[in-house]
Amino acid sequence: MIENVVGVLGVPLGVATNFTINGDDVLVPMATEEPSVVAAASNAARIARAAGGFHTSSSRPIMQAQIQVVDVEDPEGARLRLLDARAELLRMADEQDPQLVELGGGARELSVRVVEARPGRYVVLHLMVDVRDAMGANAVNSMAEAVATRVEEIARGRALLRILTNKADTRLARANAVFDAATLGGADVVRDIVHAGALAEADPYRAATHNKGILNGITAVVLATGNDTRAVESGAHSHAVGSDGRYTALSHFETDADGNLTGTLELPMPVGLVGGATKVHPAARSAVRLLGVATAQQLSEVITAVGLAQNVAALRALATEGIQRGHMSLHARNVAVSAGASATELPQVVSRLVADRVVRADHAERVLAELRAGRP
Ligand SMILES: CC(C)(COP(=O)([O-])OP(=O)([O-])OC[C@H]1O[C@@H](n2cnc3c(N)ncnc32)[C@H](O)[C@@H]1OP(=O)([O-])[O-])[C@@H](O)C(=O)NCCC(=O)NCCSC(=O)C[C@@](C)(O)CC(=O)[O-]
Ligand SMILES: NC(=O)C1=CN([C@@H]2O[C@H](COP(=O)(O)OP(=O)(O)OC[C@H]3O[C@@H](n4cnc5c(N)ncnc54)[C@H](OP(=O)(O)O)[C@@H]3O)[C@@H](O)[C@H]2O)C=CC1
Repeated sequence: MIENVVGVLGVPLGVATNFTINGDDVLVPMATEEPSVVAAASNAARIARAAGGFHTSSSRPIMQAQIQVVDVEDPEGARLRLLDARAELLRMADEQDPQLVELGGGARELSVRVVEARPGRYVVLHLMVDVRDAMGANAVNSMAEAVATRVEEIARGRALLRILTNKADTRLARANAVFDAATLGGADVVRDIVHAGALAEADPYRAATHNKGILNGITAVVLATGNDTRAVESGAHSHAVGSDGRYTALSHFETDADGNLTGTLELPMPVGLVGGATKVHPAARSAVRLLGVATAQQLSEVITAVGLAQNVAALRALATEGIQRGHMSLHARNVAVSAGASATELPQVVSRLVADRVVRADHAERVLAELRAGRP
């Protein structure tokens, strides 16, 4: 799959439980090195399940490529000339990928922007392509390269970059769910989760951590299914910048008429079932089989539901007992192994760390020494 290979780095693959999505029960494969992520997703999915689970939707799988044109004398004039050539340019793009057109995809639309930059004004053409069940980077990049010469003729400039944008804001997935107030811990917990979400909306320092919590779930499913984690993460972070230029929360929390918590999440989700590593990696193929999804859109929606669940589990912990008890008790295994515990010593050392509520390397070493000295 890559170059100069010397080995394979194994990442644990877990299965999150309790997910009901659009009325169907789903087992979710998650690949991550971080303890408590799978448990947390399963935990919030359990709470959502009581009120019907997650509801999801998504836009069509439209990816965009950008063609940058430099040295244009009249950028505004070039913009209109390119828009006039819409039909010709879309036809040329489709001729590049007849198989995709046969599958029901292909070039759908174009837009042209004039971007003010330090050296001057660039004409930037966006080519929008329905990529069906692919992530679509290669498909749109090939189309962008195929039409670039004609674009520079029309714009009367020089085509430079011809590449997709990872700000995939024409390919959005959405999830929402109701979380029962009593199961969450009561009205105070709902109120405080809403406060937690509001701080993330208002403060970029908190938003970064809040969104990292969402991506704990999202990246794990993206990786498990052989998709491009960097593409999804850059899409998420670029989407988190509002029209005012401020970085904010990707999810939103409110209280419904019955006092329950409602959560919503919407973000770009450029994932595929074909292409990239998805069909090449045997574990990724098994992960997709386990999910039982038939289209890239369905996959994008499941991933978004997991992101919302992950977010709610973390906020609930933060708004109540704090993150450390649940997270550190599951992290205790790593601490015990780092301190040198063998497979047979591990269960006893972990139990002591959790019981003592001190999940630290020095304490693990002390517990291990006591165990080896025959002291309980
Ligand atoms: C850790 C829990 C789930 C414990 O939760 P708990 O309430 O102590 O455990 P429980 O035994 O009552 O279990 C509740 C459910 O959790 C699941 N569960 C519970 N334990 C396991 C396990 N061992 N293996 C598999 N699943 C487990 C399981 O689904 C179980 O229900 P069941 O299905 O059994 O009826 C809870 O404390 C929690 O959700 N904590 C949040 C942890 C978290 O968010 N971790 C992510 C890492 S921290 C981070 O990077 C993000 C952050 C926090 O910075 C983001 C932010 O700031 O917003
Ligand atoms: N900035 C970024 O994010 C970039 C990412 N990448 C990488 O690109 C890869 C993803 O590109 P992608 O274009 O998805 O992958 P591929 O080009 O590997 O696969 C997509 C191809 O699969 C074929 N195909 C078969 N069945 C279908 C179907 N049902 N729907 C759609 N296509 C189908 C089509 O080829 P055909 O028409 O020939 O049949 C399509 O072009 C990832 O590895 C990613 O890491 C690459 C460059 C930049």
